[in-house]
Amino acid sequence: MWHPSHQVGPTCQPPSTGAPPPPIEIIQYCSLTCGPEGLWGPHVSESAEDLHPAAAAHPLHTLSLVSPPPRKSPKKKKPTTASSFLHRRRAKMMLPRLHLLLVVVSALPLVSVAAGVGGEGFCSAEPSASRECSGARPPLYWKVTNPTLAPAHLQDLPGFTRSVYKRDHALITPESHVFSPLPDWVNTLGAFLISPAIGAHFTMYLAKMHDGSKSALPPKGVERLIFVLQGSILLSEESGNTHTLLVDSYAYLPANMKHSVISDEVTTLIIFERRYTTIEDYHPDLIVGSTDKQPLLETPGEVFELRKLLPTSLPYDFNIHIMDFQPGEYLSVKEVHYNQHGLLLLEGQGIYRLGDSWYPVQSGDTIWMAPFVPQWYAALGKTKTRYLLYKDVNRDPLM
Ligand SMILES: NC(=O)N[C@H](N)C(=O)O
Repeated sequence: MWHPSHQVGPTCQPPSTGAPPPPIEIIQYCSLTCGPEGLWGPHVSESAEDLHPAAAAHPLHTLSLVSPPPRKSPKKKKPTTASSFLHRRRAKMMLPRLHLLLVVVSALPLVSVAAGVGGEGFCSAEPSASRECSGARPPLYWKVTNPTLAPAHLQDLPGFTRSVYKRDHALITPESHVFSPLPDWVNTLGAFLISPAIGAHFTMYLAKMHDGSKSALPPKGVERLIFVLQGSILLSEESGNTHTLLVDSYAYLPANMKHSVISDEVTTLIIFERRYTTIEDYHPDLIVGSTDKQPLLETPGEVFELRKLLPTSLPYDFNIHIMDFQPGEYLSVKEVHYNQHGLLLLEGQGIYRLGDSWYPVQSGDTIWMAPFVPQWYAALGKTKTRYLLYKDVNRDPLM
């Protein structure tokens, strides 16, 4: 692949022509190194028809064709004829175009790498191979004028994270996850993404299980909801009843209900727990279900699709909403409410507004929203957004 570094460096020179060539010829020599056939022609080509078929098929590489052929012995000056005058004039007019082309080729090498245009044997090597061509490093400060902006690269930037922690909200992105053994669980690693330490009244954590992993019970008086993100689990009740839960299925365990979860494959769970707020005479039941079995609910004034994983009745003091947005859809209400949220983006990309901040978000991201934080979402990816949302419900805020 042609590389800007080809334009510099003393070793990017023709082996036998003696005097250093002008820059335009340096590119030609580099092209020679990169291409098996010396694709340039002996003259400037204005149309693809004049070119070697392989070059015509790869317009970027035809740029190397603009160089003149290797110099032979100095030519005698021919007397000016009408046609030679026109020819030279045409050549002069070409020069600015050549410069323009060179600027373009300087700006596009990485694009052409990404597009794979050089995949047929010439100029298709990685930049490291280009050193063979130039034997030189990129020009000093090259990164300043060619900064790395691709999101994939930003993740590798030392110290870079999209995670944010503020008084009334937090964005926790996957590169920030820290796993450690979950207390009393067997062979299970957990990453607490939200906990009372942040200001929430619930916990939200990832649990990674594998062959031989086993759960522990939550503290006394604490209810639990388990949602399977990857793999599968076997849930056993005290009575001996068992339930196999696959991806997209879930179980709600009322406080103090004895149970165990085991796994015999690589499994990731997202788990919500909170201290149950009792109301006299109401007792929640064990619930086992899957998202796709839950009916779509009315969302007056909104366009997103809504499912709820738990019954909306009084025994349940929280619910988990599954919200789907098609690309371009957004919340119509710029919400501010007393409820708190723990959100996991399951699919898609978009912009989440939290307070005065606007965050690009994508699947795998977790958001904590404190009560009353202004919140709004727009789905902007090419595919639908689905997120899972903890929301405390059915209790008077004075309780
Ligand atoms: N941020 C949200 O998506 N909020 C939900 N619409 C909700 O509070 O129900």
